[in-house]
Amino acid sequence: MSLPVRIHQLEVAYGGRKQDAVVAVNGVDIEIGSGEFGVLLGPSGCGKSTVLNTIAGLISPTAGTITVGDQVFFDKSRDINLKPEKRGLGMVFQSYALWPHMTVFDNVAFPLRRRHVKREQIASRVGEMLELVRCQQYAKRYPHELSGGQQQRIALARTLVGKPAVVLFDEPLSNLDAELRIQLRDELALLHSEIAFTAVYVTHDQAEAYGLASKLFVLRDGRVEQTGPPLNVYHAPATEYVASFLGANSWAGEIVGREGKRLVVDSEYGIIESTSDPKGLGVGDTAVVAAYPDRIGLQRDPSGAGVVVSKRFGGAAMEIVVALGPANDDRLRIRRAADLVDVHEGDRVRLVVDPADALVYAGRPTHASDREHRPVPLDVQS
Ligand SMILES: Nc1ncnc2c1ncn2[C@@H]1O[C@H](COP(=O)(O)OP(=O)(O)OP(=O)(O)O)[C@@H](O)[C@H]1O
Repeated sequence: MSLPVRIHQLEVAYGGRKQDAVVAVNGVDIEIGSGEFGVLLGPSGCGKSTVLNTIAGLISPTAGTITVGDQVFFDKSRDINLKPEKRGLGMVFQSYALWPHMTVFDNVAFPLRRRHVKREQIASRVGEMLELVRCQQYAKRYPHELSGGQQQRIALARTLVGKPAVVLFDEPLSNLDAELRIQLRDELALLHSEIAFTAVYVTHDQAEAYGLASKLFVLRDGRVEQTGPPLNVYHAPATEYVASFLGANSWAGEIVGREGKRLVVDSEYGIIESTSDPKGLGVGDTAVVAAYPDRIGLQRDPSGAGVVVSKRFGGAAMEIVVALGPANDDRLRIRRAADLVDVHEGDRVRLVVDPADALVYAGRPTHASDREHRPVPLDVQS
C-alpha cells in the first residue's frame, strides 16, 4: 500500500523568532501522488533535508500543513504535530545506520520482531527482502563484513520489510563511488516498481534525480522553483536558475527583434535566435540566453565574440571552454562529439545554436557563485 503526501505552505525558520533566525523553507507546496517517486533536487543549503525532516517529524515547521493519506501529520493552525514514531514512515539515510552487533538477518528482521510478527513469517519476509536486494547470501554476516553498497542494500531491506506506505530518502547513495551509485540507483528504481510505496527522495545529483523521479521538484532558497516530470523540466526549464542548475550555460543579451514566435537576441556571444517564446519579453528588453553544453555548436569566425580557451578529450565527447574576447570569468562549457569539433585553442568562434535549443529568460544570468543558497536573515517578527 502507498499513500499520497501533501505539503502546503510549509515554512521553517531555524532559531525561531530570534533576530538571527534563518528561513530555511519559505512557503513550499509539494504534492506526491500515491506510489509516485518524488525527488527534491537543489543545491546545497536550498532546504531539501529540512523539508524531508519535517515530514519525518524531526523538525517542527513554523507554519503550514503536512498530510499523508487522510492523516494530518502537522497543522500549525490546528496545533497538530504527530510524533515521529506515530507517522509510520520508512527512512533511508546517507549513513547506513545498521546495528553493528546484529547479523544482516537480524537487522532486517528487527522492525518485524518489534511488531511481534510470527517467527515463520519473519523468516519468509526477511528472505524475500534479502532476495529483492540481492543479498540473500549475506544473511549471517555482520555489517562490518559487508561493502558500503551491500550495507546500503541491507538498510533498504530493513526499511522496506515493514511495508511502509511512504519512504523518505536523504541522499542515500552519496557515500558510494560513482559506478555503485548508478547501479544502486537502477536497483532502487526496480524495487520501487516491484513494491508499492511513495518515495520522497532528496538529492543534489541530477542524474540520480532524472533516473528515479516520476515527479521532480527543483528547490531554490527554500522555495519550489519548478515541478514536473524530469524530462519536461529538463527540456523546458521554467527559469534561468533551473536551466543553469541543470547544467545549461547562460549569458547576457538584449532582445533586438521578434518575428512571430522567433526572438532575435543580440547576446554577448553574438546574435542568437530562439523559439522558446518567453512570456512578457519584447524588443529592447534585457534577456539571458541559456543552452545545454551539448546543444551549442562552434564555428571558426575571425569576427566571432568567443575565444576557445581550452579543448580537452572527455571520453564520449570533447570538452570545450569558450570565453569572451579578452578571456574573463564568463565562460561557456560545451560538450560535442569529437567528429563535430573543428576548432582549436585560441580560435575565435561564433556560437551556432538551433533556435529550438536557445532558451531565453528575462533578467541577467545567475552565475555559479550566486547559486549556493545564502541564508536570509529573518525580518524581525513581532
Ligand atoms: N540546525 C540548524 N540551525 C540553523 N540553520 C540551519 C540548521 N540546519 C540547516 N540550517 C540552514 O538551513 C538552510 C537549509 O539547510 P538544509 O540542510 O535543509 O539544506 P539542503 O538543501 O539539504 O543542503 P545539503 O544538500 O547541503 O544538505 C541552510 O542555509 C542551512 O545552513
